[in-house]
Amino acid sequence: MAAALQTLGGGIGITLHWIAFTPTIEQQATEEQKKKWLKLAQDVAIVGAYAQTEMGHGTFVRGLETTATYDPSTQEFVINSPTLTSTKWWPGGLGKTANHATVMAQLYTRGKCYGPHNFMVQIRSLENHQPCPGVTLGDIGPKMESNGNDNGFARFDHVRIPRENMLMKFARVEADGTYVQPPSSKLAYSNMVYLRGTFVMSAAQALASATTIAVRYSCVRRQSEMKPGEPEPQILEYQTQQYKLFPQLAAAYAFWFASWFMTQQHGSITGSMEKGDMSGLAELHALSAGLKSYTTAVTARGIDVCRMACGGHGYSHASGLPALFGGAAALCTAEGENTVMMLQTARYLVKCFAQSQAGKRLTGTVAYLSAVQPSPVAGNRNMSDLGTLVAAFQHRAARMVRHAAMQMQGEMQKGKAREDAWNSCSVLLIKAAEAHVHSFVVRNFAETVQTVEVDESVRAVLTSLCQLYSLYGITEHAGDFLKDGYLTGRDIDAASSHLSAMLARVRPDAVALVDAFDLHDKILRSVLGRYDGRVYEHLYEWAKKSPLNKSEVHESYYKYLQPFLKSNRAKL
Ligand SMILES: CCCCCCCC/C=C\CCCCCCCCCCC/C=C/C(=O)SCCNC(=O)CCNC(=O)[C@H](O)C(C)(C)COP(=O)(O)OP(=O)(O)OC[C@H]1O[C@@H](n2cnc3c(N)ncnc32)[C@H](O)[C@@H]1OP(=O)(O)O
Ligand SMILES: Cc1cc2nc3c(=O)[nH]c(=O)nc-3n(C[C@H](O)[C@H](O)[C@H](O)COP(=O)(O)OP(=O)(O)OC[C@H]3O[C@@H](n4cnc5c(N)ncnc54)[C@H](O)[C@@H]3O)c2cc1C
Repeated sequence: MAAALQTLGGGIGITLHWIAFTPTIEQQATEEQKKKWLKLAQDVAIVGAYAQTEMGHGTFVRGLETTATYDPSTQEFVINSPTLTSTKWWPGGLGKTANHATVMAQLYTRGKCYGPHNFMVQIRSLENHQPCPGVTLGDIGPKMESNGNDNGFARFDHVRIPRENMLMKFARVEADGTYVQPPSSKLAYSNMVYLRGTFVMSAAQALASATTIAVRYSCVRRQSEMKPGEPEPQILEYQTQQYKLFPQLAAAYAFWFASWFMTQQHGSITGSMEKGDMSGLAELHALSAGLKSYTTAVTARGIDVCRMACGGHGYSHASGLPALFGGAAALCTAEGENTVMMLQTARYLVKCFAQSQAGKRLTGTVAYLSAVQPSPVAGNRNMSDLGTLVAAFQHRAARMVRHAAMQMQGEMQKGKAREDAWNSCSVLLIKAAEAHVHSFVVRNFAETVQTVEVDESVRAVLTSLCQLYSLYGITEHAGDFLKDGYLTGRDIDAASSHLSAMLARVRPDAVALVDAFDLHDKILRSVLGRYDGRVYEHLYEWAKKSPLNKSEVHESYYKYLQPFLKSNRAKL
């Protein structure tokens, strides 16, 4: 039942129950509270939404306006939407599906505000699904995609909930209204860190889906003449088609491996945090924010490249690519808008750079910032060697982080306030953070292909894919590598020719590489990407089912076209 609900379209959305509401209980509720709500959520005996974003605030969580005011006389919190812009807006499932929500609200007790905290609020009756007293609910209307999901709105008119409905694993309010501080104020944000981490796998899966569709279709589709008089070739024989698709295919594998690292990091750092060691939280936040931003942005662009590579049929919903693009586009905004997330990573990098300047040896994903020499030693580099490629990406990132941080220091030395200096360098900061994440993805890809337990013939294919991904990144951002002479023009030319060689080397394995994602036709939902390759027959069957084909002459003819034609003919 739960799985069926999860896939149902038609105005109900239970995705957020699984990926946000239930994990929030797991991560933010006490053991007592888990006994009360977790099993109900896991068994879908209640359906929940994660209600944080408001009409007026999504990014700036500290600016949320919904209030939760503690009343010690009744030991209750009063949940209220004081303004129109405080209306909860966007949460998946909030409009028509959910009967509970974790509501992020500014906590007030004894007249003082302690910032955003999560509260469990029942929003609909379990008997007749009507909104609870004081709760106004609705759907926010059609969106770019995912219109099967009821992203909704909610308003609270002094709704009273028991004190025990504040999720109190980290912070809590005692019966007399005393607020007890959490080990870190950012622990209230921990479920966002978790969800951003899962977006890396969503991006990988979305790009894997799109490249599966486009590569398979590019083997079915024959078009034009490569040589006069010869049969029309598969469009995947064109180097330009390979240049469009294979870097996206390589990125899908790169992001899939990055999501493995993200999952492992999240588990290990949250494990330490359970024992009171918060030292890894900053790195986890920076990594999840940067990877989410980078992988979803590359994925959205990559899906559109795949769509265009399929010509007209790519633009049809029969291909499945417009829906994938719409979903991936959502990932760029949801769970932390990409620019804002990349700026969070930049904030961490600037901090680490300053520590490195002060002599601290950096560790983890920023260790390379300490190791990389500022003065490059140019020379004929072996541009097909993975170690050389990884070092190039790390040098580029270190140079850009140093440049952005020094620019900011320079602005402050001219007398600018830190915040103004930050804002006037934020484009440089974003580019530096992107370079940092890019270097992490390349290094992780290289380390994974060298260590993953596979047959040596498979390792050889994965190594070619990693070289292709890295060489594509260098040629696409050549200026960054040339800027301080770390790479020379000859190196970039060598990278380009190696890239062409990699396109040809990956071609024979392209179909096997997408089949390896093992995405069933039912998941792909694409006529172009069918496993059996019978595209044209099924495209025709798909079109015949279009609602417009229910009648031979559509009613619009009689309503509009016929009178219009008649009146035009009468004027002749
Ligand atoms: C095999 C299967 C195949 C499947 C095939 C198909 C594949 C799939 C196909 C398609 C995929 C797509 C499908 C469609 C999906 C559509 C989307 C569905 C899901 C949508 C779910 C979305 C949910 C949401 O959006 S929930 C709401 C999310 N909202 C946010 O994320 C808000 C973002 N804002 C913030 O997090 C914060 O406001 C902030 C971080 C921007 C600023 O916070 P602030 O307190 O102001 O902090 P700041 O002053 O900047 O920094 C202070 C210090 O705090 C540190 N810090 C900040 N945040 C954190 C944190 N989370 N953890 C730790 N530390 C943090 C910060 O670093 C500073 O530290 P410093 O030491 O002082 O520097
Ligand atoms: C499909 C979908 C599903 C969603 N599901 C949920 C859900 O289930 N629960 C939930 O609570 N929310 C949900 N959201 C809301 C989502 O979390 C927010 O839309 C997201 O956090 C972005 O916030 P915003 O809309 O306020 O954008 P804004 O922050 O207003 O972004 C507008 C522009 O302002 C820029 N900007 C903002 N702050 C800064 C800054 N400090 N520096 C530089 N630029 C800045 C941004 O980069 C962006 O270009 C969903 C959204 C979508 C699209």
